Amino acid sequence: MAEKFTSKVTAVLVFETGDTFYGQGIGAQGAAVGEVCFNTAITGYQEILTDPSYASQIVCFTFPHIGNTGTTNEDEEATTEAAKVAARGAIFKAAVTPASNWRSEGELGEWLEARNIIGISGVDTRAITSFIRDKGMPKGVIAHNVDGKFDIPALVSQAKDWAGLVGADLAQDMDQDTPFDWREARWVWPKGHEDKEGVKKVVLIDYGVKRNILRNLVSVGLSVTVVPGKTPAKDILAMKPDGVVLSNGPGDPAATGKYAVPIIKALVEADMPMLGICLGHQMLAEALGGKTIKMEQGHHGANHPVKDHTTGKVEIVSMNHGFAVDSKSLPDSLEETHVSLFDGSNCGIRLKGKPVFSVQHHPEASPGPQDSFYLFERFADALG
Ligand SMILES: NC(=O)CC[C@H](N)C(=O)O
Repeated sequence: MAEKFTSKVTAVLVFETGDTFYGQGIGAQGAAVGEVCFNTAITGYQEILTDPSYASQIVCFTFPHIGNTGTTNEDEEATTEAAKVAARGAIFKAAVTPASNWRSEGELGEWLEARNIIGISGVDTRAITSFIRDKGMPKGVIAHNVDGKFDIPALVSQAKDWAGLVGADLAQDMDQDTPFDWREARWVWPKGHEDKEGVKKVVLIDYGVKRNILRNLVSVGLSVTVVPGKTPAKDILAMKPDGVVLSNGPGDPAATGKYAVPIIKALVEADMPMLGICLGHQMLAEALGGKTIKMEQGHHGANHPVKDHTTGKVEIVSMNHGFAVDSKSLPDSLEETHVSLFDGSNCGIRLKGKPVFSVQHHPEASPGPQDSFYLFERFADALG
């Protein structure tokens, strides 16, 4: 046990700029390269680290105490957002203390190790967050070695040489390879939707979907079939769905959009009602004539205020994105429905006169507040 609290250096975080942070390793050993971002959520570390949208990213938790309530396996399905592991690394301020919670079934360190995620603790996460705020999200390498020996110049080169997220189509590695049906609802049924039967049928195009999106769709009475990201539009239309959902996912929307946008365009032209979430939102915007841009700091957290212009209401939402739709690029056929009250960036669009809309944030939360659940209801209602 004493080993856990030793201050011996067993891990490093190295930025492409050469900035180096020494700390104590936790989880898997080895070295992983990725884009370093910060997340301000104070709970939900299992959901965050398994969110496929974090592929090729290293998550710095701004909340200082992470992992102290351990991990749950009993509801692994509920706390794991996808079958494939997403984040490459995790950065913590305080050392992860032994798990203490009545629901805990394991230590975070073991959980990280089982998923091949490298962790570091004992680093100044405020300094890392300030760095990202001032200079943008850097490419970095996180390395963990119990012998404590690191070749820093080699790690800096590894960070510099990595191509980065711009231009990266990561969705093709994170979607499921074959279609499947999803019938599981949320564990606690949302009010007014208790035990709804799946009457309307939707097809979800998978770019690395979070399971809680599927559960929420089922919870508003939809039966869901998930298809791989490259499924041709004619195959989707042949399934005769009542609507199509475009999932979240990792990487650059412009890169994945090369094959996804023509499919989305064909579905819009076929008058399919559509809901896009995060990467799905970004690519719907591209399909309808908008453009996406890389953000400096990105939005990653569970406390972001967003205004829905269609109702005038403000919702507190879960966010995880490093790219955004450029509101200036939106053609007249689109209405900007949602904006971030942090920086005014675009958070939602609607195709005028059609049941086709999307949001940048995460109405499924997981983790985060459930203010935006109404978007699933809005979509179900739009299907008639
Ligand atoms: N959560 C998501 O779908 C993220 C979308 C995209 N990869 C981004 O970072 O902006």
